[in-house]
Amino acid sequence: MDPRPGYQRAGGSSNHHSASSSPALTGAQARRRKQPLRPADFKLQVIIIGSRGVGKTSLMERFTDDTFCEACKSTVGVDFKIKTVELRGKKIRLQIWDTAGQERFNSITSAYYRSAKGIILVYDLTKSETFEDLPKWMKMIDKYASEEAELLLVGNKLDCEIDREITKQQGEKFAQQITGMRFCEASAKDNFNVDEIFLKLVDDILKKVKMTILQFTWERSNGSMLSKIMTNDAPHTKCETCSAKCMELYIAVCRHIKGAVIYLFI
Ligand SMILES: Nc1nc2c(ncn2[C@@H]2O[C@H](COP(=O)(O)OP(=O)(O)OP(=O)(O)O)[C@@H](O)[C@H]2O)c(=O)[nH]1
Repeated sequence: MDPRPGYQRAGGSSNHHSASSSPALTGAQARRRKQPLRPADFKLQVIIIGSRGVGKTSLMERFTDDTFCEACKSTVGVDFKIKTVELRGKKIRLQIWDTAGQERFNSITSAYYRSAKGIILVYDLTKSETFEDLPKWMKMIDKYASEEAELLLVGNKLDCEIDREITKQQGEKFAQQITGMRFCEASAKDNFNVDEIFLKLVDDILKKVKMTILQFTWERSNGSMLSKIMTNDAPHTKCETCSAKCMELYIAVCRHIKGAVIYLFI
C-alpha cells in the first residue's frame, strides 16, 4: 500500500488504558495546555485478529507508541490502546483492540468483532500455517462482525524476506476473493507500512460513513428526526433513540429506524 500524502498524524496522542503519571509541564507546554482541547469528531473501533505470534500486538504498539518488543508476551484475551489521528480535517479517536491469537480465547475475542468498524486480519509471511489459517478467521468475521466493517489483510514481518514462505501474490489473491478486502505487507519491526495500514483503514471507514446525507428515504412517519438528521451535519448530534454521538449517530439511526434507506456520501 502506498503512503498517501493526504494522511496526517496528530502527534503524541497515544494513551494506554493503564495509568501513567504526568510529568511537569514547561512554561510553553503549560500555555499550550490552557487552550481548550478540541474534542474528537469521531470515535472508531478497529480490531486486529490473526493467528498466534503473527505480530498483532507489535503492529498496534508500533502505531500507537512507536515501539517494538523483540520478545512480547502472548496476548491474553483482549488488550486495547487509543490513538487520536487527524484525517480529512477530522479528529478521530481510534480505539484499537488487540486480540489473542490462541483459539482458546475465541469466545472472549468474538465479543469485540461486532462493534468494530474496521478489521485488520494479520498473517506472518514467514509462516505458511498462519496464512492457511485465514479461512478460519474469515469464518469468525462472517459470524461475528458487522457486514459494514472494512477489511484489511496484512502480511507482517516483511523484514524477514529471506524466510518468506508466502508470496505477495498469494496474499493479494486471497484478498481479491473477498469483496472489499484490501491487502498490504508490512513490518512492525522496521516500521514499514504500519501507519499506512491504520490510516488507510480509517480513511476507508470515513468514506463509507460520513459526511453528508444526500438522500434519505424514510418509510416511517417521524419527520422531526428526519429534519434533525438532514439539517445537522455536525457529528455531535444525539440520536433520539440511543443518545449515541459522533459517527455512532448514523449507525444508531440506521439500526433504530426500521425500513429506512440511508445513503451516505462524502
Ligand atoms: N522480524 C519481525 N518480528 C516481528 C514482527 N512483528 C512481530 N514480531 C515478533 O513476533 C513475535 C510475536 O509478536 P506479537 O506482536 O506478540 O504477536 P501477536 O500476534 O500479538 O501474538 P499473540 O498475542 O500470541 O496472538 C514477537 O517476538 C515479535 O517481536 C516483524 O514485523 N518482524
